[in-house]
Amino acid sequence: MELIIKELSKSYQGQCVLDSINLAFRGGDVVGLVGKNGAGKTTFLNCLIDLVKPDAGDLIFNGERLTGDRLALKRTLGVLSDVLPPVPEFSGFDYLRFVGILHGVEETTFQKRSQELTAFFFDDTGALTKKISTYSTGMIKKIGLCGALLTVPSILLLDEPFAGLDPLSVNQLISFLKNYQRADRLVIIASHDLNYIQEVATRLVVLDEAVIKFDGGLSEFTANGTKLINDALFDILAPKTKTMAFDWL
Ligand SMILES: Nc1ncnc2c1ncn2[C@@H]1O[C@H](COP(=O)(O)OP(=O)(O)OP(=O)(O)O)[C@@H](O)[C@H]1O
Repeated sequence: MELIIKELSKSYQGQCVLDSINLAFRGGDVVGLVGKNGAGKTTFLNCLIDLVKPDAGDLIFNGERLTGDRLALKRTLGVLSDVLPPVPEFSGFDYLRFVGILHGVEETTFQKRSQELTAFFFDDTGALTKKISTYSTGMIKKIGLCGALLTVPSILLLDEPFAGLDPLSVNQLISFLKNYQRADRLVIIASHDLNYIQEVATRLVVLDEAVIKFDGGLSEFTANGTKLINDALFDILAPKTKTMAFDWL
């Protein structure tokens, strides 16, 4: 499985967010997509899932340039995104059923996967009969994750999956993701939680000022573990030193 992004560009009202991005993803990659607030990570993921229309660029999926509705790619996707939150009027279980029907998941398979996923991610599966509008932030994230995973997607795109999860739930998710990696599956995780990214990612992509500042293996990024992942990122992003001159503090 191969997904190639060629010369992808996107601007909003004259502000260039993605400037001729070139990336080649392959099955087996677990990619940590990192960068400052506003760097363009969500925009990049939304271009892949066809929620944002790029100004230029091509997606090439398994050797074929994608045009039109891009169904060949969409059928392989599992997505966790704040832009596509689980439908609040549905109960958790009905939301999973909705995802299952959309993707044509057969009933026995649906029952098995939905029960096992929810038992894994939720402490109290009784919540699944309640409306998502009554869920906490972490519960919404968990039902979104269950929905993204229900189809066992070949391409799993997770936008800030760890944000809002308690530490125990993060551990569950990390162990799940470690087990999810396969030679025919691609996982892309946009996140600010570098320590969690370090536990699951095999490859790191740093997006900054509309371009890719780093694309390589995690061990290369941390100089074979001799650098802390945070320090390695600071080196690349070269943060400006800001003085704390608040005379009212
Ligand atoms: N619909 C939009 N209209 C105008 N500008 C937008 C829109 N969506 C995103 N932007 C701008 O594009 C830039 C990149 O936003 P994006 O959400 O992709 O960043 P991000 O890296 O995901 O940020 P964060 O880490 O804060 O989630 C920001 O400057 C943002 O204001």
